[in-house]
Amino acid sequence: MTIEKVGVVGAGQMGNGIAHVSALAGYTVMMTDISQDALDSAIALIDKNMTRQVSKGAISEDEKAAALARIACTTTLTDLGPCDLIIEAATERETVKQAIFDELLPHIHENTILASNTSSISITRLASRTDRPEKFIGFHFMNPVPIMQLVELIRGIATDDATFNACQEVVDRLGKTSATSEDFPAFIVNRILMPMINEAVYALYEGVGNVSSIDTSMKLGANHPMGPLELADFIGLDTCLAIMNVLHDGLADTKYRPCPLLTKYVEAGWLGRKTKRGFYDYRGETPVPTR
Ligand SMILES: CC(=O)CC(=O)SCCNC(=O)CCNC(=O)[C@H](O)C(C)(C)COP(=O)(O)OP(=O)(O)OC[C@H]1O[C@@H](n2cnc3c(N)ncnc32)[C@H](O)[C@@H]1OP(=O)(O)O
Ligand SMILES: NC(=O)C1=CN([C@@H]2O[C@H](COP(=O)(O)OP(=O)(O)OC[C@H]3O[C@@H](n4cnc5c(N)ncnc54)[C@H](OP(=O)(O)O)[C@@H]3O)[C@@H](O)[C@H]2O)C=CC1
Repeated sequence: MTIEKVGVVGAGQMGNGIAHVSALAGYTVMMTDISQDALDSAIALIDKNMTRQVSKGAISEDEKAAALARIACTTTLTDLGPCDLIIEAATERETVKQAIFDELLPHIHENTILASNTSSISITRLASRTDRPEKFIGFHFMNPVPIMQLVELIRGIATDDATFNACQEVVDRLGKTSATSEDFPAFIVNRILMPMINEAVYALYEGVGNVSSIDTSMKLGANHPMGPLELADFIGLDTCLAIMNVLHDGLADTKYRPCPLLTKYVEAGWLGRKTKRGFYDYRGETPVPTR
């Protein structure tokens, strides 16, 4: 099937990036969120990120203008009805995602492919609640979407070849590279990355190091572009905790126990960059460690 219209559900940090790269690749994009403010902020951020690409010569002014013109926004989920591929990128909570697919189903055409950008939740389980498990897939972008090369493609138990191949073509057209993961908790990237981040929080919790020493150690000692606590703030501590809970529940192994300090930050509403406070405080000119 040919994909021309892409729907994006959720206009947070991932949704805006998915809309950005899809529009630049020539797709018509309809982005939805429950919040008009989130949609307005997403469009402003896409504009800013594309302007940066223009200033670096990566795209032209005309390409930017054409891409922005291809993105429409709506707070009415069912406006995504005519889309060929719908990528859900809402909050990492299974009930939220299920409710979105439940509401969408009566309004989409029979060939529409449903995809979730979930970081960890079972694709097979999300798919099983829909009328089209064979046309359901995990389409997992990395953050920041315009920069990161990888998309993980996750087949649920019923995902058919036509769906997988159509999504592989989308990945190619976006100029990205796919890696295929089997459908097990948190797939490949987060199965490996998130326990490392959780361990960094344990190192902080147990006083092995403070925020600066832990991040400096991993940046300069392991050549990571960001320290694990800086990266956790960048991803969102709510998302990190949600992924650890999926690993812990799904694999029933205490090695995935979320660090109580991570839980405490989330309970405080200190979710990282998006709330301006996490392991660093972002309210001033430069980030200041909170421990
Ligand atoms: C949780 C999940 O489910 C899965 C995940 O996504 S896990 C997270 C995966 N992501 C990572 O691990 C990111 C690790 N960090 C990095 O790679 C780098 O720190 C970074 C690319 C984010 C920033 O790199 P940097 O060298 O520190 O900064 P900077 O030089 O300003 O930026 C590098 C490029 O990224 C762009 N960039 C930075 N932040 C950006 C953002 N939020 N959105 C879009 N573009 C961004 C910059 O414009 C710049 O572009 P060019 O290469 O075209 O010049
Ligand atoms: N952050 C990351 O690094 C990565 C995240 N992901 C995954 O992408 C998804 C989104 O994450 P991210 O962008 O970081 O999260 P954000 O919190 O930045 O954005 C989520 C957005 O979804 C909105 N939303 C919540 N419920 C609904 C709904 N019913 N309908 C439409 N929109 C809704 C939220 O609105 P409101 O704020 O009003 O609740 C918010 O604007 C998650 O599944 C996450 O696991 C995947 C790769 C990397």
